[in-house]
Amino acid sequence: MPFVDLGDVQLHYQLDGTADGPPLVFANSLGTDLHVWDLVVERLPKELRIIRYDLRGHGGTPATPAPYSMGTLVRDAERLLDQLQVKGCIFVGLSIGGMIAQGLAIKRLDLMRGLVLSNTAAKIGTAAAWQQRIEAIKRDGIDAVADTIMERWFAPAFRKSPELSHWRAHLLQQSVEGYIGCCAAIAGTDFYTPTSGLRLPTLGIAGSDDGATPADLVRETVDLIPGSKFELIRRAGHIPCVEQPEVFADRLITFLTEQGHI
Ligand SMILES: O=C(O)CC1=CCC(=O)O1
Repeated sequence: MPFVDLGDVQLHYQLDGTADGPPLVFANSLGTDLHVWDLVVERLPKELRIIRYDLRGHGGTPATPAPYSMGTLVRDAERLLDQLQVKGCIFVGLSIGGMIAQGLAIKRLDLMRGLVLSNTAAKIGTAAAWQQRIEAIKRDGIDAVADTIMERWFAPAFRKSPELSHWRAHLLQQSVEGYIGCCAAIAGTDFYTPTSGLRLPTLGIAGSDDGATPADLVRETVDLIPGSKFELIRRAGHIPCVEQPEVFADRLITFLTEQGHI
C-alpha cells in the first residue's frame, strides 16, 4: 500500500505496469476509489507506467475535515506527480476526477501530454443541488441516497445485474466526510473559461445513459479544447470503465497509440 505524504494527508496510490514506461495516470470519481479502473487496467499494455490514486477521503486515502476546494484536490494530484517524478503523462479523469484533470492541465501543463475526460464537464450540476445532497447525507447517511446514485451511475441493464450490489456496497464503504468534502469541491467549480484556453490532445468519453453528466454536456466541455476527440459509449451510464471496460480500454489504447504514447 504505497502512500505519498502531502503534509495534511497520506495519499494512497497504486502502480502497475513498467516503472520506466510512459506514464498514464487515473483519478477516480465521487464515491469510488482506484478499483473503479481494475477492469480497464488489466486490458492495457504492460509497457505503460500506470499510476492510480484514491481521491482525498476515498479508498485508502483518509478524509480530512470537509469541505474541500477543487484547488486542494488539484494540488493533491500535482504533489503526487511531482513526488513520483512524473512528467509527460496522459491523465485520465472520471467525473470529479475529470475536473481535477482539467484543473491540473490549467495549472501544470508541463506534467501532461494528453487528457482523457471521461463522463465529466467543466461544471457539473448546480451549487444548490450539491448542497442539498450534502445536507441529506449529513442527516441520513450515504445509504439514503444510494439508490438514486445507482440510477445516475449505471444504465438499466447493468442495474439488473448481480454486480450492482458490489458497486452499491463500494459506494457505502467511502467515508462520509470525504464524500461530502468532494461534493463541496464540485459545487464550487466552473472551469468553463480556463478549460476553453487549454491546448493539448484530448479525448472525451461519454455514456449514452449517463444520468449525472449526459453525453451532450461532456461533448460541450470537450469541444472547448480545439482538436479534441469525442467517443460515445452505448449502453453505459456514468461509469463506463465498469460497465463497458473492453470498449473503454479499446478507445483509450487507440488514443494512446495516436499520441505516440505507446
Ligand atoms: O454521484 C453522482 O451524481 C455522479 C458524480 C458526479 C460527480 C462525480 O464524481 O460523480
